[in-house]
Amino acid sequence: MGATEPQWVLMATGRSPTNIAVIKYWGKRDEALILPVNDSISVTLDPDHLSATTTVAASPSFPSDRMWLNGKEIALSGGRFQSCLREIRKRARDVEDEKKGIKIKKEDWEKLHVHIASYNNFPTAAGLASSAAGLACLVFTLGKLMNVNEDYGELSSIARQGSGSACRSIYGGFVKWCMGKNDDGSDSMAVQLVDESHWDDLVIIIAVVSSKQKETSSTSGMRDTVETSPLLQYRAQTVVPSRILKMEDAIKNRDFESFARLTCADSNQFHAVCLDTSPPIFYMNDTSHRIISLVEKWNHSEGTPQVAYTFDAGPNAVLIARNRKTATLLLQRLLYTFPPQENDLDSYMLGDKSILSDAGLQSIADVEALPAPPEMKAPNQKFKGDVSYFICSRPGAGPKVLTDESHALIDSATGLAKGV
Ligand SMILES: Nc1ncnc2c1ncn2[C@@H]1O[C@H](COP(=O)(O)OP(=O)(O)OP(=O)(O)O)[C@@H](O)[C@H]1O
Ligand SMILES: C[C@@](O)(CCOP(=O)(O)OP(=O)(O)O)CC(=O)O
Repeated sequence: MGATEPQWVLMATGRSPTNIAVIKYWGKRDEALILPVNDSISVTLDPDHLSATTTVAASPSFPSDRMWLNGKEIALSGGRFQSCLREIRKRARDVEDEKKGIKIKKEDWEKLHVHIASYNNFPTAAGLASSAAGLACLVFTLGKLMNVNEDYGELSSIARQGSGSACRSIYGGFVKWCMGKNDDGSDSMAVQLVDESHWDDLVIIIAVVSSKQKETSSTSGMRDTVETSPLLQYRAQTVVPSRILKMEDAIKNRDFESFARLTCADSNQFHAVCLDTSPPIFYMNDTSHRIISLVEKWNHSEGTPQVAYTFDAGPNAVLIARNRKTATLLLQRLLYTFPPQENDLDSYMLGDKSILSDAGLQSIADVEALPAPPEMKAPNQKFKGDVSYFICSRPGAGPKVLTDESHALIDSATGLAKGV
């Protein structure tokens, strides 16, 4: 690789899903390495609905590392991005592209700079775990470009250093992040429990709740909780270890009743440790509480859980229905209580829109004609505009390489992000 050789651009493009925890990660025992105080379990969401797509390019003509997110250049100087780049570069191997006449030796990767362009097919920094999809995608795609050994445990451990929850987005289906014991973090990585086909009846509906207030970031919120909440010790040492075992059993046996009870209890305990933090952290709002109450009343009236709810560091509700039929009944209840502000159903339901017709909801008139759910006590209040929109999804697959060049977000001729 000399200065006289023609300049080339070598690229790889990948797509990674986001994930939602059903047993939450909250609290670090090491801030720099991102080592958690307990194990956690998540379900990966279908990348067609929520995912990051990232193109990484290397060229001897790039004078520095650069990154564009959703078409805007962002700084790569942050410690987390730098940790991921460093750890992947360390593991880079020889790459040869005979067609393009490119030969990169293992040791050349230390000198080659990269350009990264990423795009999220859902809102960034809106409490929908864009950082999990984004950082997993960055690590996965850099690994492909640099021909890193396909050890998913190791990739997950590197993604963890970008954002803790990102380590779980390296796999599809249900995933467990094992907290590990080692001080250097070498055993803190995610493993796949079952793939996305194991429990494919599940339907996931996300209610994106309108929120004007600025939330406390997960990173600073969990730092404050570790420093001030006595309840967190009890949660991490006593409650979560036994819950993890029960959750693993529930997932393996597709035991929805147990799965739903554990998921709801863990979400509620996570928000309880937030409240136990000084000063207290409030992530849920009145709409979140109304959704919990709607689900609890319905589950109670049926005698057995139909739907599980879980909330991350924000007011959005993630609702997991046991099957499609249940999901349609859930949707009728949600749209009855939270009708759209605008007279447009199409933009009120994103992702798998076919759930609307399955629920018999083709138009606003159908929503207006919905009867009050029988378990609701009169007078039935409606809260138009309190939910911004819904996303209907399902358990999905892990990261993959996109080989079709049309998906690339970097122009191979200029080496810059397309459309900027
Ligand atoms: N596709 C991406 N590629 C690389 N980094 C990303 C990507 N998407 C998001 N990020 C990083 O994650 C940050 C947003 O993370 P933040 O935790 O604020 O929001 P979130 O992950 O969407 O929500 P939450 O963590 O509350 O669920 C961005 O500022 C950026 O640094
Ligand atoms: C509530 C959570 O979503 C917290 C996620 O925290 P992050 O992974 O965003 O935090 P950092 O490791 O500091 O980047 C629960 C979870 O995903 O398990």
